Amino acid sequence: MPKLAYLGPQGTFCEAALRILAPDAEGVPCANVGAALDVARRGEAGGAVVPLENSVEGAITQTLDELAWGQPLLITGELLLPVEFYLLARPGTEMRHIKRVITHPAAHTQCRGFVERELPGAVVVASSSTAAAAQEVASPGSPYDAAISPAIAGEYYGLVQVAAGIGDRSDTVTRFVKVGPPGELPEPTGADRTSLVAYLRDDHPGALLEMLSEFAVRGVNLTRIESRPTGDGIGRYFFHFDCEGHIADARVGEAISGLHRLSDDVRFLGSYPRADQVATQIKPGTSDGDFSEAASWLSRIREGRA
Ligand SMILES: O=C(O)C(=O)C[C@]1(C(=O)O)C=C[C@@H](O)C=C1
Repeated sequence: MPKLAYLGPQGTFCEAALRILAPDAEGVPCANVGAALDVARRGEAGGAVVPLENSVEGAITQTLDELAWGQPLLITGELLLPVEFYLLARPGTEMRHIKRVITHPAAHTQCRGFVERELPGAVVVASSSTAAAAQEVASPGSPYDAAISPAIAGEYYGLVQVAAGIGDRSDTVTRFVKVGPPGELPEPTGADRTSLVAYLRDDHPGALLEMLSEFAVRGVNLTRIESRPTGDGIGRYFFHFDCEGHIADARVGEAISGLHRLSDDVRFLGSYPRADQVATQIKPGTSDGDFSEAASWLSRIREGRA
C-alpha cells in the first residue's frame, strides 16, 4: 500500500483530503506541514498531502515557503475540501463553561465571529492542527475546555459537539495538494493548473509587470499570485504563481521559459488536473496549433522559403 504523509494526528481536514485524493494510501501522520514534506523528501512515504490555500484565510504560507525552498517536490493533484467546524468538548461541558479554547490558527480565523459572539472573553490558544486540539482537550488534566475541529476528530478522541457549523461562512473550502518526488508529470487533461515560483533577478521598476506580461501576452490566465519574503531583508520578495493550463501547452511552456529568462530562478512546482475540472479557455491565437504554425512560418522565412 502506498504511504502518504499528512498533517496529523488522525482527524484533521488534511487526513480527510488524503482519504479522497488517495483512498488506497496508508496515511503517515506528522506534527506539522514541514515534517510531512520532509517525510516525502526522505522517501519514507511516496508523497504528502498538505493544505495550500483557503477560500477565507488565503494562502497557507508555511506550505508555500516549504515548497519554494529545500529539496524540490512536485504537485501531482489537488482537491477542494469543504471545511465545517465544530466546537468539541468533554462530555458534560456546556457553552457557559467554556473559557479556554484551542485550535489551529486558520480555524480560529474562520470561526472568529462565532467565538466573539458566543464565547466573549474566551482565550483561544493555537495548536498545530484542529485534530491535535481535540486530542489535547481529551487528554487527562487538559487546561482547555473546548477545541474547534472537524466532527470526525470528536469521534476519534471521545469529545461531544457543543456547537456545530460554527464557521463564519458555510461555503468555506480549503485547497489541498498531493506532492511527491520530482518525476513524470500528470498527462494534460484540458482542465489543468500549473504552479511555480519565480525569484526576481534584480529589483527595478516594473519587475513584477514584466513577469506578469509573460503570461498575459500568451493568453495564460493566472488563478493565484502571492508574494513571499525571501528573508534577506525588508522589501526582498519572491513570487508564487498558479495559472491555467499544463506546461505541455505551448503558451504555458513559453510563458514559463520567458519567466526563466527574466528571473534569477524559476522553480516549477507541477502541472496537474484542476479539482473543479474547469476547462482552460483558449484565446484566439494562443492554441498549440497557432504556436506551431507561427514557428513553421518563422522557419520558412529564416530558411528563405517564404
Ligand atoms: O488542522 C487541520 O485540520 C488542517 O488540515 C489544517 C488546516 C489549514 O492549515 O488551513 C486545514 C483546513 C482548515 O482551514 C484549518 C486547518
